[in-house]
Amino acid sequence: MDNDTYFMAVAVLAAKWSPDPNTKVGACIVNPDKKIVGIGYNRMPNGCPNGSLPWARESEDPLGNKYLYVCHAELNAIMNKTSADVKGCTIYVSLFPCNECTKIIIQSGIKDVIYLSDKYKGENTTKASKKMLDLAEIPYRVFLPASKEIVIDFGEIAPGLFGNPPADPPAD
Ligand SMILES: O=c1[nH]c(=O)n([C@H]2C[C@H](O)[C@@H](COP(=O)(O)O)O2)cc1CO
Ligand SMILES: [Zn+2]
Repeated sequence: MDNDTYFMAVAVLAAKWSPDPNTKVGACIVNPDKKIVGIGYNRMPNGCPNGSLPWARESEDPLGNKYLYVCHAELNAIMNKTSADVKGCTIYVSLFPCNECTKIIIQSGIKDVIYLSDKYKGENTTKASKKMLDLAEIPYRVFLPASKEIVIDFGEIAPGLFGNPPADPPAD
């Protein structure tokens, strides 16, 4: 597996933990030594219990929309960093960063962005992101997977857990 596939797969796996019922986003920050220094996914702020804030996208209640509260995957990945800073790092994101995340990415010193989906490319938030990244000379490129899916096969590591006894060692 090549580096991009591995790190994007980590971002996509992180996204699976998101409680957002509509769009689950994951981010994985990698330093120049190819070590992961931050992972994040979109979720409500720490300390806000599940269910205490809304996941609605369009509510008549002005305080009833998730957008006021949700912490984006990129913000969480940067805040969760295990290194002193993320200068010179690459961020792998499952969705093109919004303008607010882009500001944080730029200010944090991240040097490039690799994304999977650009489903909001028509939105002004995404256009503003690209404008800022272009001005700041931070390259962004799409990750084109070699296959639609990769499989994590627990049974390959521990076949005995799934009713398949490990193969006999070869006879002498
Ligand atoms: O850069 C991003 N990072 C990120 O975590 N998100 C999150 C915020 C929301 O929880 C969700 C988008 O929700 P929706 O597709 O329903 O509008 O994705 C959204 C973006 C860009 O839109
Ligand atoms: Zn964002």
